Amino acid sequence: MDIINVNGIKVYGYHGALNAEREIGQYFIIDVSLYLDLMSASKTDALDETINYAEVYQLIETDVKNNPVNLIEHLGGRIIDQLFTTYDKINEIKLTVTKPSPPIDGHYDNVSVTLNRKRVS
Ligand SMILES: Nc1nc2c(c(=O)[nH]1)N=C([C@H](O)[C@@H](O)CO)CN2
Repeated sequence: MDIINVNGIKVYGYHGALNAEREIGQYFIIDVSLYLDLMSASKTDALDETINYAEVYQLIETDVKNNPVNLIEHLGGRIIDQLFTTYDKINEIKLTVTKPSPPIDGHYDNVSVTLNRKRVS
């Protein structure tokens, strides 16, 4: 199984369980790995034999910018559902949503959740 990775997608959004997060917003970072067969693309050099990662970036940026939710788990699940629906070639997805600076007191680098999903045929 081959992998397309798009790493470090940084988008300003308004997701969070606190009112302040909905009002002020913050940056979110998305890392996504798409598991699919890239044999044909590797042989044919044809863009339509793979998934255009520029389109993947745009789908994720648009989703994170809009329709705020409480949990980064829910945000990640919503993105995954869109990716599976949009691209039939994808067999599995690993996606991490990171909040670099959540409004939580303490000393830590960041918070994140990682979701691993297989296509349910
Ligand atoms: N597992 C999670 N825990 C928490 C989340 C979340 O999205 N997933 N979110 C929050 C708040 O929005 C936090 O960022 C600010 O208090 C708390 N815990």
